[in-house]
Amino acid sequence: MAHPTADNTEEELQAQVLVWNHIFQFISSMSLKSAVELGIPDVLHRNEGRPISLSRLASLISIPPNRTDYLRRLMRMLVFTGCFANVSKEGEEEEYVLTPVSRLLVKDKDTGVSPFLFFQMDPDMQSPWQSLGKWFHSDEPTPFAMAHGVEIFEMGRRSESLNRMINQAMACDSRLRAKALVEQHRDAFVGVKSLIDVGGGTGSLAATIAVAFPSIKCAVLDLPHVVADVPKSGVVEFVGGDMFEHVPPADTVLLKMILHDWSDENCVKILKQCKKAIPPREKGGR
Ligand SMILES: C[S@@+](CC[C@H](N)C(=O)[O-])C[C@H]1O[C@@H](n2cnc3c(N)ncnc32)[C@H](O)[C@@H]1O
Repeated sequence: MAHPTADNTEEELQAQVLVWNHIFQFISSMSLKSAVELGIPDVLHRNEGRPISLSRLASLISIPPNRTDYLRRLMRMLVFTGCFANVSKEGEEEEYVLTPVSRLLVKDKDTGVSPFLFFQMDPDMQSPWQSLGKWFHSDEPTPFAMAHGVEIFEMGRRSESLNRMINQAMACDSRLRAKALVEQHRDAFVGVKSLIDVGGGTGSLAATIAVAFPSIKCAVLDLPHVVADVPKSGVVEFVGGDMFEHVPPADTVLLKMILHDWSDENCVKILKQCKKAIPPREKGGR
């Protein structure tokens, strides 16, 4: 057997570093989840941009003194990954401020994305990843179905808490994007008279469009259990139904974060229904 040369020993050591990076990547997302659970972005936000020292932070989030050093380690990890900034001078106690990343995780902000983080990090969402390898040899349609016995939207229908978690996660993602869409891409809506947001969840994207463009008649199609409890503001019409069976008529169909959930064959079926929803264009129309 050939002995490793100095060159390929170095290569193997570098490869081991990369393997470890892959193995421990979950620490980054789990640390972020812990920080949001502990309310760290909220506490820093309330200090209006002024830095907060480690010991003050520990007391504000009620961490006992014997855990303060672990909080320092958690924060060091999160500073390293860009979630917070340590603005202390060398040799002084750490002092933290928000960064653009953690600003998005302040809970009471309109554009906050913490519901999306809690949804993706929930054990029910994480467990399918544990069986990804086994799934390749199984007959199950998806790793989610393999882990839970049903697909995600059916599980949402059966579990009120999962349904709420999915809907809140989607709504917070849409709020942020909707704001950018109506502020920066107004031209996309020129000539639009009616719009149906297919799989539009609890309607935060459609509502933002309806408010920004009052002349557009906006509707949302989603599963009956999703639209059932949405408070009706009158700005958007909600239709409970199945996009594989029927999409209500509109001159514009919106599909945001829908097709990635389905196989190519199912995407073709959804798009067929969307096509049927759009009335034939008049001669000389757009
Ligand atoms: C990934 S979420 C996207 C939600 C929303 N479009 C957004 O971007 O925030 C997928 C949505 O499709 C809906 N959905 C799943 N199956 C559906 C079906 N057969 N008919 C209508 N909506 C469906 C889900 O309830 C969910 O609201």
